[in-house]
Amino acid sequence: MPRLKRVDSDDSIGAPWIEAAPSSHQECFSPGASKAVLTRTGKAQESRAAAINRTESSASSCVGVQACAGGEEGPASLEAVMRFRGHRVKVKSTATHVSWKAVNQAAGCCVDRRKLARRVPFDEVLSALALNKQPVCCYARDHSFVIYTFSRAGSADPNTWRPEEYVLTAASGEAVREWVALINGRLQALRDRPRNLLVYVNPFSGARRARHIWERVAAPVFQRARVAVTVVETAKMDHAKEMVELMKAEELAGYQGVVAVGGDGLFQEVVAGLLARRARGDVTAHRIRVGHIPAGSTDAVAYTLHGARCAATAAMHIALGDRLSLDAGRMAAADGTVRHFVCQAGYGFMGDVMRFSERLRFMGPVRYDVTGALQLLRGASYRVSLAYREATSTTADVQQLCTSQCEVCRLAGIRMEGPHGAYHRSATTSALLGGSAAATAVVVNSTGATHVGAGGGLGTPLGGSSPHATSPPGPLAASHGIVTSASAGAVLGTPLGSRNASAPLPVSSAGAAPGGASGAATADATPLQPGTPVHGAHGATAPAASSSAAAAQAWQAQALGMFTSATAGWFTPYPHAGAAHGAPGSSGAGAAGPVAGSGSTHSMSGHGTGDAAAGGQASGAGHGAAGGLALTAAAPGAALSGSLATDGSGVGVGSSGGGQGHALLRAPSAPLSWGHQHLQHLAAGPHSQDNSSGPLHATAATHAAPAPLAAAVPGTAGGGGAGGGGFVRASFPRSGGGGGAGSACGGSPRGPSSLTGFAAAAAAPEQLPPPSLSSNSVSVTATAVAGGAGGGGTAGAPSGPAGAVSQPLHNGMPASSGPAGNGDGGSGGGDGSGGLCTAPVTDAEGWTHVEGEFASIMCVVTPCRSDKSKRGIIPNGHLSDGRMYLVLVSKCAHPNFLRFLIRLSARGLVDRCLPHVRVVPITALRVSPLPGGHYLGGCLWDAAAPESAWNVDGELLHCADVRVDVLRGAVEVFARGPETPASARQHR
Ligand SMILES: Nc1ncnc2c1ncn2[C@@H]1O[C@H](COP(=O)(O)OP(=O)(O)OP(=O)(O)O)[C@@H](O)[C@H]1O
Repeated sequence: MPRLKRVDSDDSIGAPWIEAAPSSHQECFSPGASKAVLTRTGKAQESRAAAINRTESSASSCVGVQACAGGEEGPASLEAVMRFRGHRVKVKSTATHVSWKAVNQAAGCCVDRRKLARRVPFDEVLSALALNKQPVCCYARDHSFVIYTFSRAGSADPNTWRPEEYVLTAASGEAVREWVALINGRLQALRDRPRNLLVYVNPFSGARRARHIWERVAAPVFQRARVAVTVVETAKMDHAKEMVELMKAEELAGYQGVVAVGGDGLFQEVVAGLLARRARGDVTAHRIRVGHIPAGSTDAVAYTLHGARCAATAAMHIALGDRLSLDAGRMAAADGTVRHFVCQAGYGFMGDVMRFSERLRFMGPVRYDVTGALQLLRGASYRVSLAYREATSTTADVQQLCTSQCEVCRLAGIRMEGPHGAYHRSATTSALLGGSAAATAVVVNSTGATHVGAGGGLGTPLGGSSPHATSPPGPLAASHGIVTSASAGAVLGTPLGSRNASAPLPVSSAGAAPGGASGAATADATPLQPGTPVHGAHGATAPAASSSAAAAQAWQAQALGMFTSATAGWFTPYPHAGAAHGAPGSSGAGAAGPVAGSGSTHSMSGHGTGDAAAGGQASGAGHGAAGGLALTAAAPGAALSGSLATDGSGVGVGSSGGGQGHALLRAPSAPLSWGHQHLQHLAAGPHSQDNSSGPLHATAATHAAPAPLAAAVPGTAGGGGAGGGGFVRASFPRSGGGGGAGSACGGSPRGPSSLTGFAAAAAAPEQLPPPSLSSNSVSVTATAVAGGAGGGGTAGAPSGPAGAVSQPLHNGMPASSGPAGNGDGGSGGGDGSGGLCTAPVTDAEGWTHVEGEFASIMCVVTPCRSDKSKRGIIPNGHLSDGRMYLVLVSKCAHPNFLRFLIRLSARGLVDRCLPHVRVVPITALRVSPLPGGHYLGGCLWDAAAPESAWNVDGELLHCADVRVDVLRGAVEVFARGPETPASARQHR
């Protein structure tokens, strides 16, 4: 049976040392909570007071109290001289805060006056209380009162709050009463403060310390804030949900909020109960806020909401009445089960971890680590059919700031004009001032930067023109030559830009044939020098084939060291998709490679994506695909150049010998359906020749001697087999790409970064605009993917005559064309894992359909922070923007899945942060399991379950066939969002 304990506001604990202030607020604020805790505190304080008594003899000496005109709640401002920690301080109260600092003569030379100064906003005060004549703490004397508030742990961790008690000693009992009445009167005006809460405690959460945490940590906070609580211990699974759902409306209306003391599962139960009420039209449920006091195993909800996994902090957020809207995901399974989540739902790895860890509950929270390691070894992947609706690119909804001090919002130029300056505080502040609950939101960035969460859209804040945009060659003009490889899978690249003329040309090889075979080059080791005329070869027939192959191999060996194209084997291709890649545009294995030396360019495509984590870490990846590029016999000394315009278009210009070529990467003005495209990249073969116009094009025009994308040199004809192409990566500076930069780098995911030859202009840091906020915003690095020779016609069936070729972005880019550099060194070039899913198809209703084999599928509706991912799975995810993020991790080898986990844990995910990871903003998702899948050791933990299960915010859902929708602003929570050190400083 549940234990239900009602603690009403008149249930005074009668602590002997506390004398309730004889003010008009006495009854309303009479304390009611854990007597044991207070008693212990009192004893400690008494002993400390006794110690101080020995050293301090003088009592307070107060001078006059000055009051300014005020209304019913007492004077608007008060001033008085009191004693604080034994020193005389001047105390002032204004409409928004109370503050004090040492009076001049009070502090001696050895006293740090700064330590005596405090400024406490009323919306951070729990309460004020007159103290008994008997001192209860070291500084208490006659006529003392205490202000209960908190302090931040420090600028390094502003989100962890410590309870604070400031004891001030006034001149008289009258002055104490006046001050206590004034402070408590101000607090009463805060409309968002809860007065009555329903609390659920799950005694089985985490390490079974929920009851202890409630009694020792949380309850005292509510007692100090004078919040009445009704406590219920849950007795079974879904107990809290049922109670919330079935409670009488009048009873529920008596509460301002429901608090879950436990893990994410308990919080989710409360949310589910409220949403169930709302679904049947109960309006009471709309105004009930939900709080989470972390006492579970993961506590991602509390971590996400407050930026700290700290019960005292969470309790104070609740007691202070913080308010925030939160999106929720709704997962409806085919078997009729419905679950809600506010962090993430995961299938595959996450589901397997949860499924098995449930059997290890006795281990406590460490069970997740153990199970995670086992599942990593198991390396399972599952075949599924996916359909999702991409989130449209919307502009920021400034009414929907996701958090109070969201760094992303701040960078996007969205801020709140509040009484404490131009930043958003909790709604309580404005309520305090008598205004509406929401402060005024303003967009201060005239560049039109969008709110990240709502923005989406490729190329979001492209910003203004870069100096490089219109300076075509500039420092990039001198580029060098090109090369080719005749070996299957080998691709050569020439860096654009400022590479040293004698620098070796990096070569990459990432060709991977279906089934995992890589088109590895096998040549000798003579580095190819810039300008060396090399002909693209076509199978083994081209005259230059062998030499170019040798050269290619040499470069490959040099550039990639041990990571030959076999590295691509890390990324196990998925056969059925691999086949799909090679097909379009291929003209038969080995038969239709680009005509060696003909200079024809078959296709090029590219697009830019970029990402930057909040906080200014810019990263991004741009991609250009050159499918089946013809290799040109670049004349010695051929010059190539490239640039990428900042208006969203990029232009690569190359010239070689007497001819010239250029490639245009053009970003659309309209928002891109980028997630779709990414999947198309994932799926499309490197040489698919679908020339349908897409939102993003790359055009390559060549004359005489083409130099597509200024540096891209394709692989050439190879033997049979489709699959990954090689990669030539051209790097562009972000910001919509100032000067084009050229680089050619290895396709190995672990290709040394030094292989990337950035143009000097591209690297100029001062040219970089503010960091992008979106995970899909701006080009940072462009990758030219040469449709590799890797066989299977990928060597580029000539798709047209030499000359201009226009092709949608997604074509010609192998699925494996991986995210080249992402600005943070996140990944290398292609991974050869192409073909892990089918080509996405979008139906008339806007659903995009994909089939594939994935190691992990996640739906992340908020950033989802936790101990395991402190920045959040999706650091830029917002709390209430009506979208969630679909994270797809393709089937991959163990080391690459480990890389994914490390990335997730260390920095969070952005699209293409790793070659096998896609992040797509969506609003709805359907997942159906398909037969197939791979894992070691059979289905290790549940032989009867060939499919994975869903881990829905820490709760298992065994039916894999689900539909997920986002419920925008589904719940109101007691939170203000994590603070940044900067915003925390503004509080002080
Ligand atoms: N008295 C109870 N006995 C057994 N199970 C309970 C009881 N009360 C709640 N539960 C269930 O326990 C499950 C786990 O609870 P909770 O989420 O609070 O802890 P956790 O799983 O350890 O933490 P986390 O979800 O953060 O990993 C929930 O599904 C909840 O419904």
